[in-house]
Amino acid sequence: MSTITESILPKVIKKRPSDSHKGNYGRILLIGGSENYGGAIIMAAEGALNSGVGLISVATHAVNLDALHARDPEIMFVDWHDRNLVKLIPQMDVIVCGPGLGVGSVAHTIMTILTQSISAKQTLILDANALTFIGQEPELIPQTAGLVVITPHQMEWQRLSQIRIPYQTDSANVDALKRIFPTQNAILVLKSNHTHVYSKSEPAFVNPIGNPGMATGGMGDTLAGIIGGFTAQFGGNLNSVLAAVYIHSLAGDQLAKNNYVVRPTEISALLPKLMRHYAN
Ligand SMILES: NC(=O)C1=CN([C@@H]2O[C@H](COP(=O)(O)OP(=O)(O)OC[C@H]3O[C@@H](n4cnc5c(N)ncnc54)[C@H](OP(=O)(O)O)[C@@H]3O)[C@@H](O)[C@H]2O)[C@@H](O)CC1
Ligand SMILES: Nc1ncnc2c1ncn2[C@@H]1O[C@H](COP(=O)(O)OP(=O)(O)O)[C@@H](O)[C@H]1O
Ligand SMILES: [Mg+2]
Repeated sequence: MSTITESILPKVIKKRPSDSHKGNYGRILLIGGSENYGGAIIMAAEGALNSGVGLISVATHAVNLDALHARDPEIMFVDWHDRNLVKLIPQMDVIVCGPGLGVGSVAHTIMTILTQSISAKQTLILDANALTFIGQEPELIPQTAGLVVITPHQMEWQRLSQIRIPYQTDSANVDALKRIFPTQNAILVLKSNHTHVYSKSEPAFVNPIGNPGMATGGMGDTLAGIIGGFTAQFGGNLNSVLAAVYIHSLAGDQLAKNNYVVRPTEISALLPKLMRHYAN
């Protein structure tokens, strides 16, 4: 077991060259936000936006449009019923699917489209209800992504892996990751008060920081967006994921110094400052 340290941040976060434009910092699509869970996809999108992705689109239920644009006019909106979603997916570097997705029929259709259209050049991050779908229907497990990152909390991992929470040991977790994704490049971010990160070839990593002030709905949605932001800009690889996990908790710890509770949106708001500090 290795511990993620602060040194991962300057290793991953790069100073921006003057001669660059938004097209150099990645294109990301976030999919989720049913009628009742619009906040989840907005929080995920803010995690991506504030970690610096060049171009961000959100595919969600139309009821979420005003709230999304009132908070974040930088983000493009796509109605998740729109057939053009099929054409949009191949244009992306990274796709985050799941926050507030729900388990309705549109969500199911979207999962099917995604599984069929994802390519080896892309990173796919699956969170929340997207994990429910792949647990119930193995045909929805993406086969062709360049990298798949799954971000369950312990109960979501129990549902997907069939490993009950007390039995979620490192070796059982890696075995399950290999069983679920036998041929894919896959990373498991198993969230808890000390999140563990597993890949199929490296030793497990533990995140030593974070605090219980972060136990607020939307905290994981925000992390999924930050992982999307880091992989879109800094590459679809383990180090980008480790840096995203670490900076999410680092922001949480800085906020908890003077606050009893940490709001997920405040974590996102702190990212540009932290990234400026650690950029190398
Ligand atoms: N503002 C919004 O729009 C928000 C929308 N959201 C959306 O809601 C949807 C449902 O997601 P979900 O995570 O709330 O529900 P679910 O998957 O049933 O898990 C909860 C169950 O797991 C258990 N549990 C055990 N260990 C655990 C652990 N370490 N961490 C967490 N839970 C743990 C836990 O145990 P208990 O609390 O009973 O002790 C409970 O029985 C999803 O689409 C999501 O995106 C949220 O993101 C919030 C903000
Ligand atoms: N006690 C805690 N200490 C540190 N981090 C925590 C604690 N409780 C929750 N978190 C973090 O908050 C996030 C919760 O994720 P999740 O349950 O998916 O939230 P949501 O679905 O509400 O967005 C994870 O990143 C987890 O590590
Ligand atoms: Mg969650």
